[in-house]
Amino acid sequence: MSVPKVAIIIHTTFGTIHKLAEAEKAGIEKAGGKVDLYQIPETLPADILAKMNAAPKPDYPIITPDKLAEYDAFLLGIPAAFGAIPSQWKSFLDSTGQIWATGGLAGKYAGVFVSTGGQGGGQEVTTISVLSTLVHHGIIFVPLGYTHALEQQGSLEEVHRGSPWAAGAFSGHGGSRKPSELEFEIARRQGVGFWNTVSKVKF
Ligand SMILES: Cc1cc2nc3c(=O)[nH]c(=O)nc-3n(C[C@H](O)[C@H](O)[C@H](O)COP(=O)(O)O)c2cc1C
Repeated sequence: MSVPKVAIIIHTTFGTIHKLAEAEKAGIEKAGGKVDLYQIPETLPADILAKMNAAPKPDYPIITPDKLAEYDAFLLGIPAAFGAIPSQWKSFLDSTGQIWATGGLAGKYAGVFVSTGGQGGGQEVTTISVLSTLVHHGIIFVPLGYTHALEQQGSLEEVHRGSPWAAGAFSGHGGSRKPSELEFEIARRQGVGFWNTVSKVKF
């Protein structure tokens, strides 16, 4: 069996997706895997981010489209904006046109994890909104499904996110809410499941 090269790639403004990324990484490592962490370029100017009370950026290298070709599989961390992927993600994905033209990402694998301010904010729609890009590239979507975190996803003991589409968390207004332990556990389990899925593939 070949060992896949996996990257977690995120955008975060208030830190929620950063925290979930670390849980996804812990899950991959628990499953015996390895992963590199990246963030996409920010498109908002620093003064606007300051007015938004944005969190400091994670200490992750900034990924370039070329770098994607070095990996077999990706977990994409996406905070919702108006119920879909934010412009930073759209901008980065639109910058992959040249690699698309060579089929450079075709046959690779990707899963998604998401955050919204609150309930009804569009976590599934945000995930669905990135599928079009994956499909155009020929990237195979790996859902969280229900097999890795059924009990956690189905729990009605507390308000939480995480669906068969993607692990997720509520951030509250401006990142005022930290992901709950249940949401972290679902993200860790997604990391385990994602690794177990992609490590079966012969690359
Ligand atoms: C421009 C913009 C649009 C947003 N749209 C939504 C939305 O449609 N639904 C929602 O629940 N939250 C929305 N939010 C809140 C973000 O989804 C939330 O702050 C983000 O998921 C937190 O992730 P982060 O802490 O990693 O930045 C929006 C935030 C911004 C800045």
